[in-house]
Amino acid sequence: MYRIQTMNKISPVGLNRFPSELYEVGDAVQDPQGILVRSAKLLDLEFNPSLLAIARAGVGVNNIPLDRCAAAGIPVFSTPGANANAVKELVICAMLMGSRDIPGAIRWVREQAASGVDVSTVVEKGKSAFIGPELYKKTLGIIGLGAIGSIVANTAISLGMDVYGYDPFLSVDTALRLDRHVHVVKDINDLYKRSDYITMHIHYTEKTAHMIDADAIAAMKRGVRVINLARGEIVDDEAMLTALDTGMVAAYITDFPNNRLLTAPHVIAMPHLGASTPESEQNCAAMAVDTLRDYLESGNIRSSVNLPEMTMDRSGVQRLCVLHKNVPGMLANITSLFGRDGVNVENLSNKSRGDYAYTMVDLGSKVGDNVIEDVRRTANVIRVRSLEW
Ligand SMILES: NC(=O)C1=CN([C@@H]2O[C@H](COP(=O)(O)OP(=O)(O)OC[C@H]3O[C@@H](n4cnc5c(N)ncnc54)[C@H](O)[C@@H]3O)[C@@H](O)[C@H]2O)C=CC1
Ligand SMILES: O=C(O)C(=O)COP(=O)(O)O
Repeated sequence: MYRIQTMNKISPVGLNRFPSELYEVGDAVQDPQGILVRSAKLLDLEFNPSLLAIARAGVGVNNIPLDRCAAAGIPVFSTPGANANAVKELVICAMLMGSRDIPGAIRWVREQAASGVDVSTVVEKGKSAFIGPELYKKTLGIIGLGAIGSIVANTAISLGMDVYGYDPFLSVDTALRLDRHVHVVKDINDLYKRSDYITMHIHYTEKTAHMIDADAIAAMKRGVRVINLARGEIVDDEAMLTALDTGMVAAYITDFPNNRLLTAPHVIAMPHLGASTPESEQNCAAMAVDTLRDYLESGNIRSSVNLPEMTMDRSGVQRLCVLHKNVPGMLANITSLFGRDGVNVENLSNKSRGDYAYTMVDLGSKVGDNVIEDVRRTANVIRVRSLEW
């Protein structure tokens, strides 16, 4: 039985993909081999020795200690693209809310009724306070043209917006998916100076922390509306509050509220709702469970954010999965141990990613436990698993 601990509420559409005869799943599971998580913070998590993998049902992995996991031989999986449509739809909503102060307008209507006024008699006079621009023919700047940014770009084009995108690491796949009318710029200032709306769709890392700071805002068009459904830490809150105060930024629409931000009137804050649709929760959960199972049952590493990707069809009778440091000679050191036991290698794959590498070896006959122990004791080997079929 594999033990899987859920650290957040995970859609049953995903959880039902664990065969009950093979998996024990739940939030109270002890000493798990697999963890399923959404946004719960695991940065200080102490790994129990049996922990083999962590699957994030979602894409932002700033809540998981990726380097520490890699060093301990724990792959971290994410679910690329699985919640992109949900976020895209909320970005369009955010632009509309920020343009016409829809939350303020709704609040005002309710306040009228609550104060005893007949609402129907005041709407025509009161509505002028909520006039705001249309999206049509306005310019949208998108920072990060990955799974979310690229579909936000295409949808904005279909709404009649002029779209500028900035992504220094744009993948060929994404570039091919982009509407040909999207202007991809090499200098982010080209985007800042033109955009009426700016939305960011990048991961939060040390490099993107406070990317939207006072200098970035100073390069923007006065009255810009900024949308942040990526991560709060990407924006310097103090710089944003100053810019809201001076009118440099007309509205800041964020999925990452804090009490300080909520002191400003032109902040529209949501409780991290970007991926909260049944469709997205189901997609993410299904993908996370599938990748976790594939690793636990077959050793395949797919959609990993910290260790090399590797899949191999099953062959032979036994598979050894060896996570090790990316240093010369490892493959020879490992395979020589099988030769010594007269065991034939049916298939083998080896890939590296940064400081770490992964070797999977399918063997024609079963090796003795002493051989597995020798592999485990080989210098620079981090973790060895043996799977049999
Ligand atoms: N509010 C919510 O509920 C959700 C928020 N997110 C956030 O959105 C982020 C992006 O998600 P995806 O689009 O799925 O990821 P992705 O990996 O498909 O796209 C990220 C893109 O950012 C680009 N990039 C990296 N550094 C950059 C930089 N300095 N400037 C411009 N572009 C840069 C990459 O090349 C890549 O194309 C996630 O990391 C997460 O923080 C994602 C899903 C839901
Ligand atoms: O996938 C992401 O990065 C998200 O921000 C979604 O987070 P959630 O799964 O809704 O806690």
